[in-house]
This record gives sequence, structure tokens and C-alpha cells, in this order.
Amino acid sequence: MVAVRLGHPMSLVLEDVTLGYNRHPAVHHITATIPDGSLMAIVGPNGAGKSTLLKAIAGELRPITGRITNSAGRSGTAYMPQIAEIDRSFPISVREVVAMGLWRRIGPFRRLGEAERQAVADAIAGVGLTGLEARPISTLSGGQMQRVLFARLALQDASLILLDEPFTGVDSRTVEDLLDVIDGWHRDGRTVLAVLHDLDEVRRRFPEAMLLARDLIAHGPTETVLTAAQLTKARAVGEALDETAPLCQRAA
Ligand SMILES: Nc1ncnc2c1ncn2[C@@H]1O[C@H](COP(=O)(O)OP(=O)(O)OP(=O)(O)O)[C@@H](O)[C@H]1O
Repeated sequence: MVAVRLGHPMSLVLEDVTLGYNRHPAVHHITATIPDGSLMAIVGPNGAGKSTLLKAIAGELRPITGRITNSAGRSGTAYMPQIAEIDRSFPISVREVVAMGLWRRIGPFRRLGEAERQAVADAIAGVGLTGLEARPISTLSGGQMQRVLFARLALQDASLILLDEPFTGVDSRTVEDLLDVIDGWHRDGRTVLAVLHDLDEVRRRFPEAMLLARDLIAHGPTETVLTAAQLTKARAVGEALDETAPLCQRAA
């Protein structure tokens, strides 16, 4: 395949993407191009398909129809699922969880060299957790755990970063700190897509947005997406969602 490298290289292209589970619909016919370096929030009502779309972009769910082209590839993509999906009972320390961010580069069994130990320490410092390196993750607060996950993600050095509700159960001070970490990734030129519910936060900190309600309602600059009319439309679709509908009610 020939890579298209115009003035504005495209890192992520969704072409008529339909996603679902067990033949039930979750996301319908999404077509969108997300340019390299975007800082985009994905918003929409409960059950709109936001997590499903992120999973598919991460390569964890195959589209039923359509195509996702992610030029970062699996190795250049970092995906943070919702915190509820993470097992925190495992007896492992903050330092060990953060160091997992290096696995793709060095493998899980190699001992860390000096430079790698420093990179882990820097990542932990970058999220304000210096001093807690040896703590088992089962003893952390929700906000501290979220910081650990951000530090691990920072070490993955991915060009596409996917965050599913990264601020659930996190106090406002930590949210602002983690938003600053995200800003740093954006300044580095990485592409960041984050599923979020707080529209004020999105308006303040995310230049682009995607509004989803099974269908794509709108995407582009945040102020053009989060209009009263489009939010009303998304809410109406959300209220009418039929969990048992057949695969696709619209002619493909
Ligand atoms: N593993 C699964 N198996 C079957 N159906 C699923 C699965 N995960 C999600 N769904 C269904 O897919 C639809 C979209 O769910 P999804 O979690 O993507 O929505 P969401 O927009 O992220 O919602 P929320 O804001 O509530 O997290 C819902 O109808 C949900 O019940």
C-alpha cells in the first residue's frame, strides 16, 4: 500500500465502519479522518458506542463492515481501557506496573538497565508519584492508580494514544494534572483520542471533538461539534437506543 504523504499526513482513517457484538449493533457506518497530532475528545450518551469505537481503533475488535487504517500500527498505539477493566488485586508495585510500558521495546523478562530505570523514575515523577514507587497497586487510591496508568502509557512512546474515560473517580486536582500530561503528549506531536463525559472539560482542553450516538453526529473543531442542536440530537438518539435491534437498521 502506498502511504499518502501530503502536507497533512493522515494517521487514522475510518471508512464506513460498523461495529457490534454478537450481531447486535453498537456503532454504525462511521466515516472520519483524524489527522496526525489531533487532540480529540469522543463524547456521546451512555451506550453510544464510544468504548466500542476505541477498542476497534486499538485493534481489539474487528469491524463487521468497513475499514480502519491506523498508520501508527499496533506497536505505535497505546490503549488505556476503563479502569474497571483493570485487575488491581495482582501483587505488583507501582514501579513494576509503570515499567511494563517498556515491554514492547525490551520484552517482559530483561532486567532494566540504568537508562531504563531512569526513564521509569522520570515517568513516575511526571505524574507526581515520586515516593510511591514500591507501593503495591492494591493500596493506591483511584486517582493514584490513574496516574500510574498514565506513567505506563507515557513510557510506551506511542504515536496514537487512546484513553477510555481516564478521569473516572479522579479528583479535580488530579484531572488537571493529567490533562497537563495529555497536553504534553499533544505538544510532542502525538495523536490523542479520549472518551470523556465532562463537556466543560472538553470545551476547555480539547480543540477537536467527535460526537457519537451509534451514528457519527459530528466531528471537527470542538465549538462546531458541541452545539446545542447537535447535543440535543445525540441525546434524543441516546434515549431511543434499542439494545435488541438487528445488526443494522439502515440499508448498507
Ligand atoms: N462486550 C460486549 N458484549 C456485548 N455488547 C456489548 C459489549 N460491550 C458493549 N456492548 C454494547 O455495545 C453498545 C455500546 O457500548 P459502549 O460501551 O461502546 O458505549 P459507550 O458509549 O462507551 O457507553 P458509556 O458511556 O456508558 O461507557 C451498548 O449497547 C453495549 O451494551
